[in-house]
Amino acid sequence: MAIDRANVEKIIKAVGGADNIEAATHCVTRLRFSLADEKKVDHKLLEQNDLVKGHFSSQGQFQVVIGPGLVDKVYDEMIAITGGSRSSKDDVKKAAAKKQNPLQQAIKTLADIFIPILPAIVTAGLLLGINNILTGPGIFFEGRSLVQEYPAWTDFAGIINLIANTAFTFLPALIGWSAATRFGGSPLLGIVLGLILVHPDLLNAWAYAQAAQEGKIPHWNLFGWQFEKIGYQGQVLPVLVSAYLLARVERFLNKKVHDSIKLLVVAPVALLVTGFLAFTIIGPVTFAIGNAITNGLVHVFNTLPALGGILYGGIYALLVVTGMHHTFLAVDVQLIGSKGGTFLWPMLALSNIAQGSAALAMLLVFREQKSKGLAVTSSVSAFLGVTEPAIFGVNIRYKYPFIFGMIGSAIGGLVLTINHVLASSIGVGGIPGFLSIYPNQWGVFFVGMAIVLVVPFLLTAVYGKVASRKAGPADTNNESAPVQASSGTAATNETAATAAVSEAAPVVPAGKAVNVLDIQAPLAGVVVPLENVPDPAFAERQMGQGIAIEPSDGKVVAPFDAKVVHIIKSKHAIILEHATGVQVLIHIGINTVSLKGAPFTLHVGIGDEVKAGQLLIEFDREAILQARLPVITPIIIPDGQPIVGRVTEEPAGAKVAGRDIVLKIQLSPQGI
Ligand SMILES: OC[C@H]1O[C@H](O[C@H]2O[C@H](CO)[C@@H](O)[C@H](O)[C@H]2O)[C@H](O)[C@@H](O)[C@@H]1O
Repeated sequence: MAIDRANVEKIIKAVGGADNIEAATHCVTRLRFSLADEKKVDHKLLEQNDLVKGHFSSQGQFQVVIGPGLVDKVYDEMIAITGGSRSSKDDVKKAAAKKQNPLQQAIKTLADIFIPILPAIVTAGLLLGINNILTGPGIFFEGRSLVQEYPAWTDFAGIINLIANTAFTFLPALIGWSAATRFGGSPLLGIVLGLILVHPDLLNAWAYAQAAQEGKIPHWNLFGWQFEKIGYQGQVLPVLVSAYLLARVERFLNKKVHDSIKLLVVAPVALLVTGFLAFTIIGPVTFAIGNAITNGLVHVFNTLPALGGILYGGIYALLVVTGMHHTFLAVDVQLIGSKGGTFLWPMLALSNIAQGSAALAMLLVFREQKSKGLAVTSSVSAFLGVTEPAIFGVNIRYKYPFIFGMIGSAIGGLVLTINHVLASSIGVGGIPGFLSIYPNQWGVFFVGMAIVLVVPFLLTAVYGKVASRKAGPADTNNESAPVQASSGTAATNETAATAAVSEAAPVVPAGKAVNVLDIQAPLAGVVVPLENVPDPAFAERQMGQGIAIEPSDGKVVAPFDAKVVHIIKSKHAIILEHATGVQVLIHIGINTVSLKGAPFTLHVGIGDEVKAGQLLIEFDREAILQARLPVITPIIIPDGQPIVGRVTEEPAGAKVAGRDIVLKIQLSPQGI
């Protein structure tokens, strides 16, 4: 397809002109810019541009979604017009990172460190919730717990408790692993460092206050220099700072020490230097700073609980939008470790529900079945603690559900903070969140839950109904949502009477033959809706319809007989073309472009004719995960293909492999 030069010129104008472009590159689907000033972007001009499927800013990069097959042409044209030089993805990344101020960089670093350990602490939280149910007095019996009533269950609860609190007890080891990796050091040394800080020979940090009261704090004596011999259980800062130092020392030594003696020198010296500094200076100083910060926060929330609740409860969803929310994990963890509970996390759980309930209310506002489906699926996800599908898929697009979600959550937050509700751990957000709340506070928490279920729902439904009535029946609110449907057989003709289709599908007279292209599973794994892909270009369907697969192994095979029309240089994405002309993009993982092809092995080349089931690409799943990138693989039918009609998707959660059909494309009669 030829590119309209005028449209490319408009893109350049819309991003603030050639002078505003510091560096530009492209991946398989989008132009990635580092712009001198993002405020100069003319969003309207971009939205009016036929070439542009979407645009957003992420981590200092401004991304314009064009779509596979076109983006390279648009990029070439852009370079020709601006006379600019071609940049690599790394150039753009570096330029973008430089634009983040130190606070943004610190926030991003904290999130990068805490996100990988989230599954372990959420699991711990869930198990602690079960323990709470077994041991909390007054849940099933007046003033007594289940294990008190049935003592035979005591050790059962005890074992669950032990399994559950391991992640918290050895938290510095988890943080050490993640932080050392993030700072470019060895993950293994990071773990060892974390374990050193919670060694059983040290006074447990949880016993510190009492030991201090009794004057029984043990001390190290280093040639007359005395310092406290304490562990850092539940503390975040000591291990974070120490891991930073460890990584710096290790990297320095790796550069300076000869290969032949590296094994003998690097790790021992790095650990010794860091260990000594951790016990003598870093630990005591950061322990004091951490405690001062948490005491300050606790003081603010004790003095002005209502304000704290309204603010944190209200803005939490905004934090999720900016991605800053994970930073607060560090605060939660510190509060749990040093105060025995966090007052922030309960508000997170309510904020999740509030956004879910606002999205659910859109079910009553939407007229299209597809959008209704999105309202339901995204709200279920939010009720279970993951809000991005609801926030980005529904609420922010219509703004008012998002705002009503925030209002409901602010009220819920207020109710929690004035009643000093605490979570004993970080658990599964949303409705299961109650499990992590101290059972004696469940009553208030349930009141908060009722508020965040009812208030955003009612406000959104009423406002939405009134607004859409005013807008008249023609207004569809620009709804667009996925089609959920079922699977079928191989790529051939099929009658609409036998095809299982979604309610949203256009009605085709029974018995009339229609052409359908069946797309088999190119990977073995579990089907995930695009909305759950952690990349707005896919999640918001800016590039096209499709599904994603969470792969269970590392093989990509042809989903139909096809010609390979494009393979991205870094080998993580491939475009196949069916004889009918339908093109399908398979994009292995998210942001895997940054791996520069390392974990991918190509078995085909551009121009090859391949048979359904033929191996196309192998990838090292572990290597991608270790690089902290998602392996979830979107299978996209890029927009702008006139031949593509209705697309039906295999429902989320289905396990697929081999000949299982994951997508069905109704071919439009004009295109055949
Ligand atoms: O911070 C602990 C919580 O982390 C997850 O939820 C948060 O991150 C999600 C992904 O970005 C986001 O969708 C959600 O709104 C946030 O609260 C996790 O899903 C929770 O279970 C966990 O408590």
